[in-house]
Order: sequence, then structure tokens, then C-alpha cells
Amino acid sequence: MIPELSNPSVCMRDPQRVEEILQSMVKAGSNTVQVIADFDMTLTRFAFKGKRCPTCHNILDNSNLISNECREELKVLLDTYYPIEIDSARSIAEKLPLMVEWWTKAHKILVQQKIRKDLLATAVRDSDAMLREGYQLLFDHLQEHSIPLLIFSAGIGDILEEVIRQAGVFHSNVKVFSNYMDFDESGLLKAFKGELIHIYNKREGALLNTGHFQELRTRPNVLLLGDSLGDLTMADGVQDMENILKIGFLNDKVEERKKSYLDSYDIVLVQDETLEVPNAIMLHLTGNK
Ligand SMILES: Nc1ccn([C@@H]2O[C@H](COP(=O)(O)O)[C@@H](O)[C@H]2O)c(=O)n1
Repeated sequence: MIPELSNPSVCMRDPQRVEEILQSMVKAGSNTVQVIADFDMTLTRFAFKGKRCPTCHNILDNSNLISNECREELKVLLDTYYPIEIDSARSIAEKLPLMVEWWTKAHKILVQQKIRKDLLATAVRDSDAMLREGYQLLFDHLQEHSIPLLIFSAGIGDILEEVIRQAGVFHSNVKVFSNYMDFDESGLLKAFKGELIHIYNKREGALLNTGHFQELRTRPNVLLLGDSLGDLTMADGVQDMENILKIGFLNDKVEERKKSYLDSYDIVLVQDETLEVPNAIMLHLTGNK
């Protein structure tokens, strides 16, 4: 029904089920649809020309807003905890406290650096962060059709917003839930605001934002985009959900993780750096193809 679903990067456990969900969503109409997406390595590229692209945190790690000593410390943390994050042999229960430990230590180090708010835009501009190919179509088309795009990110909200602002796609239909920096009156980082969001508590974040989700009650059809199993809970706050189509980017450790992704996501995109498939689905839902 959608030619892009035959792309070599596409894997589906149950193509028939995908077709049924899509049919039901088309019938309900695009005014009942919302998109809920993760950010790092989902809306942004995992790699470009064989080189890893940075996450929101990595944009700061690689910038000159922090000292070399701090950079070293953050690299040690990344090298310690990222392999745990993507380790399919460990359960979520085992990984969760370690992820909290990673984020807590990293944020503490960043706060010690008294990062200047006015230099964040330059750090983003100088970075290798890239939204996935096809981002312009995704963001613009959702805006044109007044479809809300909710971004749930365990990254850093201030950096994330700057990435999409600089790409010219921070439209009014985009809402971001993430870790935001708190600056003192002279514009120096003093803390992170509110409850920490890490990869395994997006559900709590979703439920806490009930006010926002209530606004979206009339949009019970959800297109969910993620890159980790933790991202699957992002839509748990949506009340009266009718259909959810889960699209997962499998970027790293493909063979070890493929089965668990196929068991959890309706569509798995294996090492696909583009938004071609989500865009084709969105065009299909809005009747533009
Ligand atoms: N100090 C850190 C902590 C986390 N990360 C990565 O950020 C990603 C979270 O962002 P999402 O938008 O995907 O929720 C996560 O996958 C970690 O690998 C980091 O780079 N540095």
C-alpha cells in the first residue's frame, strides 16, 4: 500500500497488522493523528559518512564551552554507560539505575562548568548535529496539516530547540518535553530544571503532562518514532488511544537487538539515516500520495 515499506531497511514482524493500523488511521482522518517522537538518533542522524553524529549532550561534550578536563570526564562516562544502554543482554530493571547514574553525573559535571546561555547557539552551529534526511518535509507537512509533533527527549531541551530552530523547523505545532537548563541572572548554568528525564522514565514524563495530553484527547491515533525500547512508553499518557503505529530506528548493535525491536516496534528501520518511511506514512495519512 505504501511502496517505501518495501525499502531494504524496512523490517516488520506482522505487515498485515501494519496495514490494518494504517487503514484504520486513514479512515479516522489526519485530524485525529498526533506524532510523538524521540529526538537523539531518531529525528537526528546516528552517523554521517561513517562518523557518529552527536547527541544533545555530545554537542556540549565536544564544544569549547567546557574545559578539557571536563571533556575527558564526560568521555569516560560515555564510554562506560553507552555500552550498557545498548546492551541487549541486560534487562531494563538492571539498566535503569545505571542510566540515572550516568545522567546525574554528567549533569553535575556540566553545572560545574557554568556554561553560558548566550553561547549555546554557537555550540550547536559549530557541531556535527544533523537532522535526518527528509526532516524538512516531516516538520513542514505536519505544520501545514496542523498535526501536533510532541518530542520527548532525555537529551537537553535548550540544545534540542536550538537544533530545530537553526534548521528552520521549530514550528508552532512542535512541543518539547526534555531536560531544561536553569541559568542564573548573569546567564550561567546553575542547575537542570525539574525531574530528570532519562531514557526509561518517559512514561512518567508523559503522564505528568496530563494537561497537555488532555488537549490531545481528540487525537487518539498516534505515530510513535523512537530508537530505544524505553521510547515505547512515550505515548502512555495519551487517553482513549485508538491506534498506535510504532516505528523504531535500529541504529547500532543490529544483530543482537533486531529480535527485541521486531517484537516491540511495528516497523523497524535498520541503519536507515532517512525519514523516507515516516514521511511516506505521513503523506499517506494526509492523503497526499
Ligand atoms: N551524558 C549523556 C547522557 C545521555 N546521552 C545520550 O542521549 C540520548 C538521550 O536522548 P533521547 O533524545 O534519545 O531521549 C541517549 O540515547 C544517550 O545515549 C549522552 O549522549 N550523554
